[in-house]
Amino acid sequence: MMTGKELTYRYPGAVQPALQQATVTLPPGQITALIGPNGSGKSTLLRCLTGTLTPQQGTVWLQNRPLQHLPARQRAQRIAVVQQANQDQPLLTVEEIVRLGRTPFHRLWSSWTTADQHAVEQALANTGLTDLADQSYTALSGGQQQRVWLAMALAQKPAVLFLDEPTTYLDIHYQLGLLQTLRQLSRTQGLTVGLILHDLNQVLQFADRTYCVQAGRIVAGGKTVTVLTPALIRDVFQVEAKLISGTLALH
Ligand SMILES: Nc1ncnc2c1ncn2[C@@H]1O[C@H](COP(=O)(O)OP(=O)(O)OP(=O)(O)O)[C@@H](O)[C@H]1O
Repeated sequence: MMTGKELTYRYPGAVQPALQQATVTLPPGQITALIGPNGSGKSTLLRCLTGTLTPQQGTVWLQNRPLQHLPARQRAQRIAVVQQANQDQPLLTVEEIVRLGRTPFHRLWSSWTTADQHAVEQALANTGLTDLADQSYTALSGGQQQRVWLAMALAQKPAVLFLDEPTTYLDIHYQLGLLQTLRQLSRTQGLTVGLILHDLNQVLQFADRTYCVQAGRIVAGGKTVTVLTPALIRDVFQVEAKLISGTLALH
């Protein structure tokens, strides 16, 4: 379980906070989506929850401990983050990158264990990358590269997994595959998943809980079906929405 209580963050030199008094709960075994217009503060909230940014006010709690009290190593073991693609282009194979997910569990010179290897193989299998394990990363398509970063995060076997717009570079097959994988992992392993998604129908289909951020504030939060109403979508996105057979028709 991860919670953020009344988080306020202002970037250095900015007049207004990018995030104001945001309170969120991410339960284990569930997918929690952050939605909101461009520039509303979703990534800032995500960075506060991962510990990349330290809010000027408020506290992030991970399993009943304030995040800032957790030693860096424990933080690195428990929280994994998948950023949008186009990261560095490492001259490594797929498996070599996925193995890096085990780094937080190793001290200098400590040896590679069968548990490490098992975690890597499971992560490759969960992301459909087993057959590409020996390929060079630079030879992969953008969508395949995106899956490598997810596999690296999964190899870490984190308690909490954050993803910033994970479906951006994926075709529709892999978008659904990734969201199904996340749902399965959250259900079967009790993984806490937090993600930023722009596709509201995917939010409706896959997110158990949703928080909507507008101008740095949480304007709605809770079970997705109760949050994602036509009225909210109109207010926040200025888009008309109708729910037809469980799908949002947007216009
Ligand atoms: N590093 C930064 N320094 C200063 N201001 C920033 C920085 N990053 C973001 N901001 C500002 O903070 C506000 C919130 O940005 P944030 O990236 O959290 O929004 P977002 O909802 O994730 O947007 P998007 O959907 O476009 O990715 C914006 O006004 C943005 O300009």
